[in-house]
Amino acid sequence: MTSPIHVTSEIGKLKTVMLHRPGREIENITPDSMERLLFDDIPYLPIAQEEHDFFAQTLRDQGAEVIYFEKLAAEALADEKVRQEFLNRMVAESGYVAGATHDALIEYLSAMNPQDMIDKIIEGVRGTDIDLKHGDLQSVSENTDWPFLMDPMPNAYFTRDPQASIGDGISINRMTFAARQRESLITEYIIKHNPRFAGKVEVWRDRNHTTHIEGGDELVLSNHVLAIGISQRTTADAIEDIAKNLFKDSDYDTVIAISIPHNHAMMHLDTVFTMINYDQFTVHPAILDDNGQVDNWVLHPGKDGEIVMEHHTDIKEVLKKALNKSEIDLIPTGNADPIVAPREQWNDGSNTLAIAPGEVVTYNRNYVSNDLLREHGILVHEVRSSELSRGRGGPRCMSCPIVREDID
Ligand SMILES: NC(=O)NCCC[C@H](N)C(=O)O
Repeated sequence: MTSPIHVTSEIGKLKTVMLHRPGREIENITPDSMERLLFDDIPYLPIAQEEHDFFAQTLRDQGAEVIYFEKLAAEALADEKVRQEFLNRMVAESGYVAGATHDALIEYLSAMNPQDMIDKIIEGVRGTDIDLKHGDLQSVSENTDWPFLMDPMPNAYFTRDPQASIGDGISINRMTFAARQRESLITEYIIKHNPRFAGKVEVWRDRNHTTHIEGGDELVLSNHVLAIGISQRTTADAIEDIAKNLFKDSDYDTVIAISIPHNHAMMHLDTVFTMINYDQFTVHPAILDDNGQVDNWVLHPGKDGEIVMEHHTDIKEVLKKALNKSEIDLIPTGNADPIVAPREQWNDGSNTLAIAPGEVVTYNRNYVSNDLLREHGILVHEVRSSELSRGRGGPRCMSCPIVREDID
C-alpha cells in the first residue's frame, strides 16, 4: 500500500505540507507565562495570521498542497468513541485524571463539535470558561491564581517539531518541555484515525518514551541518510533508539548526529543548519570552531541490531562521504559577520525551508543571509515576519513536509 507520507530528502519539490494557522492560543500568552511557553514576546495575532496566510499562499503558488493540523485533527476525531478516548487522554496529560475539574472539563469539551473542541484545546481553557460549582477538595486546592485549567498551545504553528516525516513513515515525538508535549498526542490521533493516514503509515518511534526528540532536529538528507541534532531538545539515547528502529525496518543506514549548543536561541539543529540544495547548506558560524569543525558521530547498523559509531569533526568531509558529493558549500548565516550572524540567526535566518533543489522560503527580515544565498545561486522566496518570529521559529519550523518528489 502506498504511504500518504513520502519524504526522502530536505530539498525534493514540496508537494504536500502540514501547517497550523496561529489562533487565539497566541493571545493566551502572558508576560508571566512567556518563558514557560517558550516565547520571547507576545505576537500581535491579526498580523501573525496575515503573515502565516502569506506563507501558506507562497507555498501554494509553488505547487504545494497545504493541509492544516487542526483540520486533520478534527477529521480524525469524527468518531464519538475515538473523540472520548482522545479527550480523556488530553485532559489527563493536562493534569486532571479524576475529580470535579476533570469531569467538568470533559463535560465542557464533549459538548463541542470536533473542530471547536480541538480549536479550544489548542487555544487553552480558562477557569472562567467552565462553572466549577461542584468543587471538591482537589479542585479547591488547584492552582487558582493561574487563569488556565488547560494551558494554551501557542507553539502549535511550529508543525515541524511534534513529528517528522522520514521516508514513508513518521516519528511521533516525545517532546522536551511540558508546554509542547501535548501537541504530539494530537499527531498520534491524526496518524491513527485520520482517513488520509489511518493504517498506512509506519511509526519509526512513538511518543511513549521518557527520552525526547523533536522534528527540528531531524533532517532527511537523502533516501538513506539522516542528520539529527544533539540539542536542548533531543537526547543521544533517543537518537540511538530511532536509529536502531530505522536501521532495522527502513532503507536508512546512516545517521549523522551533530552536537550543537544547548540553548533557547539554537534549540534545534534546523535553527543553525539546513539543507537547501544537492550540495549546499546554511550554517550558523557559531556552531563551528575556528577550523570549521563540529563534533559529530556517524551511526551505522552493526551486528545483531547493534549500532556502530564513529566520531568526526570535519562535517564537510562527513557530508561529502555520506551524500557522495565532491564538494559541499556551507553558506554562513549573516555572511559570518559577528554582529549580523547572531542577529539573523535569532530571527531564524538559518531556518530556511527548501521547496525544491536550490529554491527556498526565508523570512524577509534576514536580508544579509538572503542576499548571500542569492550570490550562491539559490532562488529565495521571502515571506514577511514581524510577528511570527517572536515565537523563535522560521519557515522550516512552521512546516511539516508530508510529500516531496524524489531527487535523482
Ligand atoms: N524547528 C524549530 O526550530 N522550531 C521552533 C520552535 C520554537 C518554539 N517556541 C520552541 O521553543 O519549541
